[in-house]
Amino acid sequence: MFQIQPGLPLVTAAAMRSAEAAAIAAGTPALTLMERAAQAAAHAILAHLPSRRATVLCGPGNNGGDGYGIAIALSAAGVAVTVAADAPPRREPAATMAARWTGPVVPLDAAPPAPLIIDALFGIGLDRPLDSASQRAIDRLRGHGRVVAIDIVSGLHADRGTALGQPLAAELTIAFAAPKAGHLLADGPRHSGRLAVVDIGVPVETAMMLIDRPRLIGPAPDAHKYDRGWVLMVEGKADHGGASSLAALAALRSGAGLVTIAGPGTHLPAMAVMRRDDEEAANLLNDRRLGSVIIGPGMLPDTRARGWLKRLTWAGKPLVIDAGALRLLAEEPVGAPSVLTPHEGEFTQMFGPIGDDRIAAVQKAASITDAVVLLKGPTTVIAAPDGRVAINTHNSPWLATAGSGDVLAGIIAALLAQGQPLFEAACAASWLHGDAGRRMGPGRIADDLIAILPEVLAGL
Ligand SMILES: NC(=O)C1=CN([C@@H]2O[C@H](COP(=O)(O)OP(=O)(O)OC[C@H]3O[C@@H](n4cnc5c(N)ncnc54)[C@H](OP(=O)(O)O)[C@@H]3O)[C@@H](O)[C@H]2O)[C@@H](O)CC1
Ligand SMILES: [K+]
Repeated sequence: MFQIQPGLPLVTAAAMRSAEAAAIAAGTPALTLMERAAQAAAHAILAHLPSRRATVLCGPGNNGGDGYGIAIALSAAGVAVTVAADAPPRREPAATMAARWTGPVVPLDAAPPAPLIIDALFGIGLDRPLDSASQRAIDRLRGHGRVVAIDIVSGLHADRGTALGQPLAAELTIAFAAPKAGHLLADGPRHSGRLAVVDIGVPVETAMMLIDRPRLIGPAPDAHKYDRGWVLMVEGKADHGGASSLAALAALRSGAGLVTIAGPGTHLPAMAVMRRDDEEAANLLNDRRLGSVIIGPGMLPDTRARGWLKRLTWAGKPLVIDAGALRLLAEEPVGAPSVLTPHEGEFTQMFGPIGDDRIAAVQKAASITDAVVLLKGPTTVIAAPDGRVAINTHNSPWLATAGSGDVLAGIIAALLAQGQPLFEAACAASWLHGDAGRRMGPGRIADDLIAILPEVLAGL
């Protein structure tokens, strides 16, 4: 059995702003928050990337204000700091912070290269492409110093992670209070470098999270195989049989006590797997010990698939709906609690283009289908109809291999069969799948992914 922790909180710019407003309303002045942010950032810089000389690029808003505060703290620690800015910030608290800086200031166009470049041009307030003066300074300094980004790389959209211009890739990003979704999505990961989150005394409340490692508790001493979860795999076409076998085997390897394949075929992926024909298997849906059902891997949208989807709606067991069965949902909506696991192509076919805002697209899909939707990709996004969203970055490009999605479906089904709620099961399965991927290497295939699962579980 697994214990699934809620993930680490992740914020959008709007969520961060309301957390900041709440902290200010509760009595902490905005300037105090900025002082804390600057102190904590300077501390992290001295710890991670110590340097004797630094250039701090300061923008017109509070991110720039942080920059001035960091310049003050670093120069107090003996670092030779030059601030590059075209004008001091006009709004508070950044204006007060900037007025405290008595060291050298040069225009952005004259920003000197230095072993350490601190990017405090724009934070979560960037709402349009980088202006030309900022872009020129960035282009001039690119490759001329190690870069630390304050809160978020200037030029990344805080919610979407898309680049608004050509930002300076950082070696370290120091994020205040919580990671922003933009660190993890789209262009975020390859620009942000290592992420250090520093506490500034602003508690965040959010329905968005970064998926964390689940804990494995192990079966109870008196556990029966049915307690460990019974999964039914509705088999696809015989010549796509590999997909169903991978999903069935992955369910077993990730802890299901029992897996039954439904369908007329003969192949069994392991001696531990049972087979029932469709009619017998349909009767199993009345068995209260049956925990979850997978439908879709290797499946074509035919009469049999339609029949099964109808049956599954009536049965009400938790479902994992993947591949071929996803294509049928438009004509055959399923009323049972479900996790849908589309890749980008399937998602686009079902819901239209994903666009720039991946999170919003998946949230909308979850709300339309009233199901948990897991959009596969380099950064997996999972949304529940109640508004919760999770991002999984514990992933690997080695997972881009035939059958990998079938394995994921099997892992989710195993967790559902053990009684985990839909959203939690999808989140934990995504992490476990990613962890297996990280243990893959050249020449490995989806079958190996399953063979690695016991190692993944043993490492929890
Ligand atoms: N949350 C917290 O608790 C704390 C947050 N803190 C810090 O505050 C940061 C957020 O600050 P912020 O809101 O002032 O926004 P920021 O990112 O500095 O940019 C806004 C400015 O840039 C301008 N502007 C925008 N786009 C532009 C463009 N393309 N080209 C040119 N200009 C552009 C925009 O101008 P306007 O749109 O008004 O013309 C405005 O002047 C946050 O990331 C963190 O670092 C900490 O101090 C401590 C506590
Ligand atoms: K920044």
